[in-house]
Amino acid sequence: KVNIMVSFLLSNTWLLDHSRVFFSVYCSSWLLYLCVSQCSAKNLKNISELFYYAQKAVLHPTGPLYCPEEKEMKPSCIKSLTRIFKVSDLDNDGILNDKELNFFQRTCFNMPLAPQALEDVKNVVRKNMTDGVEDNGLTLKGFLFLHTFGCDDDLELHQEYLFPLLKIPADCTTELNHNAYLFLQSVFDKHDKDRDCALSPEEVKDLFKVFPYMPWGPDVNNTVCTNDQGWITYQGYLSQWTLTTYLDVQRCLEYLGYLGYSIICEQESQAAAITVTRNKRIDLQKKQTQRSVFRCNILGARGSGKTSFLQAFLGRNLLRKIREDHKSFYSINTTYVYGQEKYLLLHEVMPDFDFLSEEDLACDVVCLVYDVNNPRSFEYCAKVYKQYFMDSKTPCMMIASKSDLHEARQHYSLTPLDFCRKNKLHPPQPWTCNTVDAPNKDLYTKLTTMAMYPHAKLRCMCTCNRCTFCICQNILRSQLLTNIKAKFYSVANSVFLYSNKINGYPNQGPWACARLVIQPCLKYSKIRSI
Ligand SMILES: Nc1ncnc2c1ncn2[C@@H]1O[C@H](COP(=O)(O)OP(=O)(O)OP(=O)(O)O)[C@@H](O)[C@H]1O
Repeated sequence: KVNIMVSFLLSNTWLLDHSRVFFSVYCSSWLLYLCVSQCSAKNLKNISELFYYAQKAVLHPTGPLYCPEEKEMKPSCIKSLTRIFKVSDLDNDGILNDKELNFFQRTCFNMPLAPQALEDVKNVVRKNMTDGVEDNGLTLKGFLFLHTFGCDDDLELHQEYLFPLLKIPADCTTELNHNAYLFLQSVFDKHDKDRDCALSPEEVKDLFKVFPYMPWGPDVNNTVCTNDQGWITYQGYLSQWTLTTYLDVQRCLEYLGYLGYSIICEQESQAAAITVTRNKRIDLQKKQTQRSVFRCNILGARGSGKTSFLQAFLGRNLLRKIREDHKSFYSINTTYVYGQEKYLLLHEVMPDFDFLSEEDLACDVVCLVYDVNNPRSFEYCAKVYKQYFMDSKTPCMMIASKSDLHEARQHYSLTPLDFCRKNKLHPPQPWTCNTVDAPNKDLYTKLTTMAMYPHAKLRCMCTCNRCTFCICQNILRSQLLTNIKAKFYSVANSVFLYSNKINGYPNQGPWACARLVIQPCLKYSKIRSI
């Protein structure tokens, strides 16, 4: 834009010699002119000045920043500089200390300031205003006095910066990588001023001050974990970022852009924060996955308990009511599968049977929820299963919700248990959130395990009490066996201690000692092997 203006100025400077009228009309229609200077190529009048101003117009355009008539910075410039100040203020104390000033300097000009130069800058501010320097650092006022970051001529962050190119092939998902979580952790620490591991409404507001709009609505508090006061916890905060990255990666890139991710982490763009996972079909072929976020869609008839199931994942029981306009159709939290931390994202699907979209059906595991107390609710699950999931590879789990209430006979040709047996599904899992404490989370771990290993038959979930597996499990869990195990341990332990004490079994561990104890027992009981 400025380049064009300069070329016009050059040509019109020539015109000036010939037509003053034309130039004055031209200039009055151009609001951002820098200077008007008479010059002549013929007489070499003011030629160096002309090039000086032309260069200045291109390199340091002041038009979008400063209003010469009012002699003050424009509001958009102040807003933009305030954002830069907040991004650079790494400890969020409202003052740019020497380290933060140098971070800013390095980001803008690729080199830090010498200690003396830093002092000179502060002295300039001190001389011009009283509250520009505090605790030997620059306040926002002082910074505004000095002034400029990734902005275009309109002082808006440009689209290429906010939305760097990121290719996501079909059947792949998007997750935040380790460095991105570290960055977000530092942003959280910066704004959790009272160090209570949760963000109060004021702290959330402060965190998003560098955004042009508030990205989180009240529904976020019903999507992720909160503390007793209803404030988003550290875990909840990371979960919300994980959710945004999974559902809308472009938005995540934009948000990271506002927070200055690429500048602070010295990355080419926010795209460096994202891991695009391997195609799901390859995961299925290889029977293993590197993914950390799994999606579970919850389907069920109206009133069957879907929302309660989502909320229970955040540790909330039936007592916690939510406002209809604050309701969220998602909830996300962490679970542990074989010692690995994974995110499980639950999505409540609207029960309108005829409008199930591809998105409603695409997930890693499906939950079909029916209300044990409502004789009409199982029919919906059976219908959905038969129409959409019977022939798909997506694992399904039947949830018998409100299991604390009386179990009504379902108006369907098969009982839920027989239906599951016939379709080789796990038996319906009884579940309720009508509890005194936080509802049980085992079911969510099972769902994550099914999502991670869709091909594996999770026999441990079988509760039929009839198959060999259930009988073995019952024996293993029986009180008698538990007592024998405990006795065995205490004997082994005391022998070990005793051997150490009298040095009777030199260099022998507790297991070796235990063998010495158990062998005679086995002989006597005629059991040859364990
Ligand atoms: N164990 C329970 N005992 C009694 N009432 C329950 C129990 N669990 C949930 N409810 C109640 O059942 C009602 C329906 O539950 P919920 O809103 O979770 O179902 P939903 O499937 O999400 O409904 P909708 O399809 O209308 O969104 C709620 O009023 C809830 O408080």
